Amino acid sequence: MDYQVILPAAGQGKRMGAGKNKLLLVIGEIPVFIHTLRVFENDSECTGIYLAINPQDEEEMRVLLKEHNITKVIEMVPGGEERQHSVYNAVKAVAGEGIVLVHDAARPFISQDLLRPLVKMAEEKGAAVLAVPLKDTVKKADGNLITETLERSCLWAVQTPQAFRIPVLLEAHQKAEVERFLGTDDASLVERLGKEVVIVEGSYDNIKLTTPEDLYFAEAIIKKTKNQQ
Ligand SMILES: Nc1ccn([C@@H]2O[C@H](COP(=O)(O)OP(=O)(O)OP(=O)(O)O)[C@@H](O)[C@H]2O)c(=O)n1
Ligand SMILES: C[C@](O)(CO)[C@H](O)COP(=O)(O)O
Repeated sequence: MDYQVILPAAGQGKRMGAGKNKLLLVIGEIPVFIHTLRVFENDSECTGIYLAINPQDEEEMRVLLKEHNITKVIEMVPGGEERQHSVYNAVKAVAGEGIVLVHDAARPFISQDLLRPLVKMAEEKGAAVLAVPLKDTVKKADGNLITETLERSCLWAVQTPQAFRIPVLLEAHQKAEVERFLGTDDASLVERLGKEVVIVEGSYDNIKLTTPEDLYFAEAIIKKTKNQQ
């Protein structure tokens, strides 16, 4: 089943504290966003790529795309103040009625074997997300005073890609904009339409590079992958 992919790549990387877009950091001799793009470059079922970027990164990114032989046509759209705005700018550019994935460019270790079941589930159910069972106990707190411990068996750490029928994702973003709702993922916007969103089990390797510690894990994942080849 063919699909298109939106890659939000326009963040500031504040929590990484690298002083530059964390997606331009090099891990395993390759920039982070190139690792992510390669997965979709190499997937014959990926028929469209939309990259939401900071305009000031465009020139450097275009040079790196050429240097790393990313040959698929990539439509670059301007990012927005928040991740949701960047994704919305890209959703408005996506053509067609099929399936679109939204995947953080900051998650470079997505594997192709997870894309097939995700796209299939979205095709069947309308919306699907990758997620992994939580390993920590989660509690609510008022300041530093614990107010509630959540039942862990029904909690998931949701990842990306998140997969949707294109018209559903567009409607969800339009509604969120009108109502000035800001969510931390795209599935939450689709849930607000009253639509079902289904979980497909992801991978603990599918980490989002957010803080400096994640770079250690990234190097270990790259080393493990090389040892498996
Ligand atoms: N306005 C934004 C914010 C984030 N993103 C992208 O959304 C993904 C997930 O966001 P996150 O990991 O939070 O990245 P940053 O926003 O850059 O991180 P921070 O919050 O630490 O600044 C990243 O690929 C990031 O580039 C984006 O396209 N536009
Ligand atoms: C979309 C996401 O990756 C799902 O876990 C996450 O919500 C992004 O959060 P961020 O703070 O914008 O990185």
